[in-house]
Amino acid sequence: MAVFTEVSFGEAASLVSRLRIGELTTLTGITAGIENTNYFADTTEGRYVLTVFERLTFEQLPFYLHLMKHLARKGIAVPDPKADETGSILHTVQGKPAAVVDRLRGKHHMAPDVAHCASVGDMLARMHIAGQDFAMHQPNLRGLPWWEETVPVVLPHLDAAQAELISAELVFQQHVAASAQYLSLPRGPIHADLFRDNVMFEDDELTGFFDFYFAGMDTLLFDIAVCLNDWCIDLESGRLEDERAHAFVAAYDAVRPLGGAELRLLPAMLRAGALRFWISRLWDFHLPRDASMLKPHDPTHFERVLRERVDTPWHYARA
Ligand SMILES: Nc1ncnc2c1ncn2[C@@H]1O[C@H](COP(=O)(O)OP(=O)(O)O)[C@@H](O)[C@H]1O
Ligand SMILES: N[C@@H](CCOP(=O)(O)O)C(=O)O
Repeated sequence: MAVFTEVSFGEAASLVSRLRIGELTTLTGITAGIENTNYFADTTEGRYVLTVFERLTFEQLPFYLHLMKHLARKGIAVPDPKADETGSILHTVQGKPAAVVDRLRGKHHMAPDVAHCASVGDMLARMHIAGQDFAMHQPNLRGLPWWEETVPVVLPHLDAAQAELISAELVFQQHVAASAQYLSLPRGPIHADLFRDNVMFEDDELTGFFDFYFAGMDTLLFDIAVCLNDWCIDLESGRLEDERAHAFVAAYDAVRPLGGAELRLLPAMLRAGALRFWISRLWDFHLPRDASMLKPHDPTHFERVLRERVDTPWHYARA
């Protein structure tokens, strides 16, 4: 678990009372997640999640919280941030930024089948469309400039073959990012971290996407690639499983048809998605922060995924 900031019952109760969402009945630290401090907060009126942000700043957070509000208002199933008496959805706990959002029903599907992948593909496309008129702008803070900054920091921790792979991939992605085809890709606010553990299902019904705190303006295709790399793979080998991957993209494509440049650049974005999470996992693993309970994710998983995507490019073919 990642509880970086210990929040007392009294502190949480006083925040909850300012939000007029009932009285706090229980407060439980959440045993998952690696970025922020999260607590389940049950009140006499409902079930919520209290998040204390450990890396994100008061300046960066309005983008994520207002994006969630915007999407919720448009009928996309995402947690709606709760406002205080002044209308503010960004709060302060122990001097750090904090938010209280709806707790989604259900649990994660960590072994998704074709139908789960199709549900996520469908909702991702609807979310991308709903995001098109979101007025705020913030780049994906884990995009190319961050990779360029962070690869030199993690390089000393890698063996020769890993160093060669990560450096070569960074150069490849710099070329892709400079290409006319890449610059023509549709963009908008993307989730950018829509892994299986950031989606809830109740039985087989998708109840929502959450954890928007890596969201940013980027290519919509990058979001698709991040999902495919987590939802539609054989976890041992990192190989994309054609049936699930096809179901995911077909469901997405049925709602927001992919353009020619998107179809052509999908293999490159699958590599970009693998690189992005290999870098962040290496960074978390080799340069950890203090946490009262922290379980870093395994970086070698995304090294394997990246090697797979380089060796076996995957293309979507419409039926
Ligand atoms: N809005 C929510 N609804 C239901 N569960 C949530 C919600 N937000 C967080 N959780 C639970 O908390 C866990 C950790 O949250 P997450 O956002 O992944 O943490 P972190 O921000 O540290 O990565 C999730 O796996 C989920 O079980
Ligand atoms: N999904 C990322 C880690 C980001 O943490 P999350 O708990 O916010 O999803 C990964 O798997 O590396």
